[in-house]
Amino acid sequence: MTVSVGILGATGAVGQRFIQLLDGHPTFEIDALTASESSAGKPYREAAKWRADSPIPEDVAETVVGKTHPDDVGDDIDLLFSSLPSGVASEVEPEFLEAGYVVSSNSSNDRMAEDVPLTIPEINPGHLDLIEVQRDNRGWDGALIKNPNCSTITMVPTLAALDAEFGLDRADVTTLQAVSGAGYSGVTSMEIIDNAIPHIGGEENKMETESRKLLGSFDGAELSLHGASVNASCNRIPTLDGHLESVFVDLDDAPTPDEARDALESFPGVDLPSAPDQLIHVFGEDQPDRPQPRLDRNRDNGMAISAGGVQPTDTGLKYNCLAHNTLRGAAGASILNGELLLEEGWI
Ligand SMILES: NC(=O)C1=CN([C@@H]2O[C@H](COP(=O)(O)OP(=O)(O)OC[C@H]3O[C@@H](n4cnc5c(N)ncnc54)[C@H](OP(=O)(O)O)[C@@H]3O)[C@@H](O)[C@H]2O)C=CC1
Ligand SMILES: N[C@@H](CC(=O)OP(=O)(O)O)C(=O)O
Repeated sequence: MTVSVGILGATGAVGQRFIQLLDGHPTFEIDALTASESSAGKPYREAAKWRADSPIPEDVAETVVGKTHPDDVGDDIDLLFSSLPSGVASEVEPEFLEAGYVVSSNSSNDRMAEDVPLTIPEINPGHLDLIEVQRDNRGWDGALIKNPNCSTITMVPTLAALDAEFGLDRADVTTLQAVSGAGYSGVTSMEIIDNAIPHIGGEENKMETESRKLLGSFDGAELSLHGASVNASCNRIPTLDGHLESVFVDLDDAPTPDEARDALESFPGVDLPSAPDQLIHVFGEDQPDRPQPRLDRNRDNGMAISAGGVQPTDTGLKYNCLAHNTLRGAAGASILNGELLLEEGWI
């Protein structure tokens, strides 16, 4: 079986990750690429400043980039991945949804909308049924599904695993985020070398709200946010890829570090082509200096979460977690959601 897919914003940093990850995908075949007006009409190899660490797949290199408009994409596309700037996506995505396309989007607009599934397949696949509510509300033939922010997706699987076993009351997190999260031109070398920047616009609010939606419950009609309080402090550091986060959680039942490690490591994965066999890997007391971005971000094709430094506190636990921000945190997350849409019969 082949599913025909397109990428909106295909020339960008995340768009290039989509192309890398979809090369050789067992089901998804790239049949449309779009970008801004300045790229439209050019072969991809000319339109994109390719910066990924593998060559452009040959068939993609010669594909002509289209305008980001339904008329330029073609009716035979089954699924669109979107990696547009959020301001552009908020205007353009509805045009595709009205035209009947199913869009798995990485852009931050509409993530917190009440009728838009914000999904990590291992965590809240049932939220996909919000698509019915969305179609009733908006009259769209298509469907919009979002993946969360890259810092949020790094932490939430660990919170879900601990919540399931011990009950989560509160999470406080401090992030050390890689420069690729800001895009190629987002942070200049003069700003970030020999430095750390204790502010990433909008990021803390995204972590605090998206986490509660992902962990929330859906009763078939309405989604309720999880009751835990989540507080984030977000920082940019001079790593290239991989967000490292220090998390402090208050739990109803205080586990021992061994019990916590077991809960994290045994949290179930999903049987989808891009999913890791084991979602969360935990370093033990014998490796207290892991996870580290350079050493651990590529585990399981950049789709696994690593954790370590699990220790008890007065009210629960503290630990570190890490994920690859443009793989598990961006393009890989949207592709996994696309695989879930296929498995659940939405495409
Ligand atoms: N970088 C990261 O780690 C992460 C990024 N994201 C999100 O993913 C999205 C994309 O990020 P990133 O790839 O870094 O951004 P880039 O700036 O690298 O790429 C943006 C893409 O959108 C296209 N584009 C820009 N303006 C328009 C327009 N007016 N109409 C149509 N297409 C347009 C660009 O085309 P052209 O080349 O022609 O200009 C390009 O393909 C953003 O919403 C970002 O917040 C999410 C998680 C992580
Ligand atoms: N803000 C994130 C990356 C990003 O683009 O996030 P979002 O998908 O929420 O816009 C970072 O800088 O690391």
